Amino acid sequence: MDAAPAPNADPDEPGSWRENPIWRLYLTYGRDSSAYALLAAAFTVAGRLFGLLPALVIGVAVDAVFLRERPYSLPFVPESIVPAAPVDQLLFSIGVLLTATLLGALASWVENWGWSVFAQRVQRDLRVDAYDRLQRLDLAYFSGRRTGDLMSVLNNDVNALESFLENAVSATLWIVATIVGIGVILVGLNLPLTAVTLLPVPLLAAFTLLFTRVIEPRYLSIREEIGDLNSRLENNVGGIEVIKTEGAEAYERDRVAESSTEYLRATLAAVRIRITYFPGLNVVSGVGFAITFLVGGLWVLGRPPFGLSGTLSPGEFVTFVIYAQQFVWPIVRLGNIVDSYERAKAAAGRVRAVMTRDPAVGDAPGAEPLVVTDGAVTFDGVSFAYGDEEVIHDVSFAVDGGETVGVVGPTGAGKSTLLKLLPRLYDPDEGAVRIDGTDVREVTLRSLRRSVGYVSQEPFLFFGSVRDNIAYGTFDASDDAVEQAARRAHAHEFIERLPDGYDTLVGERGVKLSGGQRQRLALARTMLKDPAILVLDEATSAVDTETEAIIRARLDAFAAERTTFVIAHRLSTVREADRILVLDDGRVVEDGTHADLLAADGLYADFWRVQTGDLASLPPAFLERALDRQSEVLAADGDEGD
Ligand SMILES: Nc1ncnc2c1ncn2[C@@H]1O[C@H](COP(=O)(O)OP(=O)(O)OP(=O)(O)O)[C@@H](O)[C@H]1O
Repeated sequence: MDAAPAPNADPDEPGSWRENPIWRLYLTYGRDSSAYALLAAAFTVAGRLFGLLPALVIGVAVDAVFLRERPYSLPFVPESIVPAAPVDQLLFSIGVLLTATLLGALASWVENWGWSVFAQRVQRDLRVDAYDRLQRLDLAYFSGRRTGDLMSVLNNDVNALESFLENAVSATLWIVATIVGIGVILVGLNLPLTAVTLLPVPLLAAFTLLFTRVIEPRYLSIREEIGDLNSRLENNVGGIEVIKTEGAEAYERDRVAESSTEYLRATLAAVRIRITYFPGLNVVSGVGFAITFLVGGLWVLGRPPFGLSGTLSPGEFVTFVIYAQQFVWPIVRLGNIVDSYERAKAAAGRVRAVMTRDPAVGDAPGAEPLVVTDGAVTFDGVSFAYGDEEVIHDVSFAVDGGETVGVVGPTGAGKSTLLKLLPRLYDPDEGAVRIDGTDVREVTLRSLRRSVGYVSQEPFLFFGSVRDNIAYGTFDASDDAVEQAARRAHAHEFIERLPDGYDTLVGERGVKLSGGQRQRLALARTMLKDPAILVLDEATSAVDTETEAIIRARLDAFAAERTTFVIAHRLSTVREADRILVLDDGRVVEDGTHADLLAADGLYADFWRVQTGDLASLPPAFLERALDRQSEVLAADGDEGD
């Protein structure tokens, strides 16, 4: 099936009914599956009409067969096929009843099948589209949210729509067919008594409206609590190692209990209202039924109340009583629909909130693919803040194509953040990042990210084979190319020793790899991609110095062919770089070769002393500043925690 159209393809005026998340759902995702819905709708109405037939047939049979008060006549049934003898008429009635039952069962099968297929298809399309939109949102969106909460939107909220999609339209049609069908028959039989039967309807409608108002916020908070609970569970399963090493089981049990209790509270608050509503409906409609029974009964006995006149036969009365009772069901079902509508609206609203969010980082209108000619990189007056916290302040530098640039500085100085601006993982708030003179915001994201390889310190491996992980992003790579990339990243050697070589499963539930092995796979992945510009963000920090030396030797050849940025804490990693940028507190404070920077005797030279063990000659101010910085980082970490 084709991908569903974008949900906000047509701009709607806010606040209109089209903005309602449930309508949007039908308009956007229902379209592709509308054939199933139409078929199901036709059979819903047909099934209901078959279901209404028995009460009418029984009423006619009472009057014509048993009391012999009226001729045997049924709508749409030609009189010529109705037998004359009472016993034959009884058998005929039974034949009609059985036929109606069989056809009703058949219609119900088609109805349920059609609605189920419709609901499942809409859910699938919505989930895929919601996921696709979610993955295109900017990183800032993800870092501000908990994974469990997002999973809850894609799973629980989408699933919560299932019963609504399966039942809502079908139940509405069922109600309309019941009310219209019964209404037409009853009005045909006796108009005043029909009015009596309909007396409680306005009251029920008002009651239902009140219910809607009260329950809506409750359902919304249930959905939020599920999100919270999921986040907690997901976080704990992910952090199980820390929970164990810290002996925090009891603490976590209490936190899970707390989230579960909040969920329980939110659910019970809604349950209290729901379980009051349904019996309330039954009472009102039960009283209505009793009034119909009283008025009709007196009428059959020849004493119609309220100045009513005319006759009401016992058969008509039987039909009335049966229908009056059946009238309760549409109203109860209406309550059910309203209830499930409110629940679905809360869920659809959360899904829609994700889907209508503007990705802060996206393609500019008319963006062209990036063509890297030289690989020159310029940062021009760049400032960037995470929220309100500016971490890069007015940074400018220019790097020639093919240069290898080391980026060093104390922890939290902004090294990673600075270079994440290059593949547009974030966009600067001020200034511009340019490749060969073109602002990276003016080219397509796809081409930019193909041209910039970014290897992070903690690479993520997907569940799959080693080969799949290396070829991730270069999905059409040949086995030879994968192996060659692995050799260049000094990964081939350890991959060969894995139980199934390149076919060994890694990632979640796969063979566990060490941090250094994971880093080498990530390097191989980027080498296979062969980007014009390379960013290595502490990419070899987890391997031992000996292995790093081997990787470096191979990397040097690779780096020589492209512009390369190497972020490193170990200064030996960047010592040979063409140039080294020293970052401190979001600013470039030194810039030069290793020899230049040692001669300048600034921050870099101090770092060098630390790493060569020459602590005695460190200026006392260095340690004081280092301590200050550490406490700032600790304070920032503390703010981020729960
Ligand atoms: N996703 C984020 N949201 C908010 N603040 C962040 C985020 N990532 C980093 N920061 C903050 O931005 C500042 C710079 O962080 P960054 O990771 O760029 O520094 P770094 O120099 O690469 O540090 P390290 O050497 O420890 O990796 C730090 O104060 C950090 O707390």
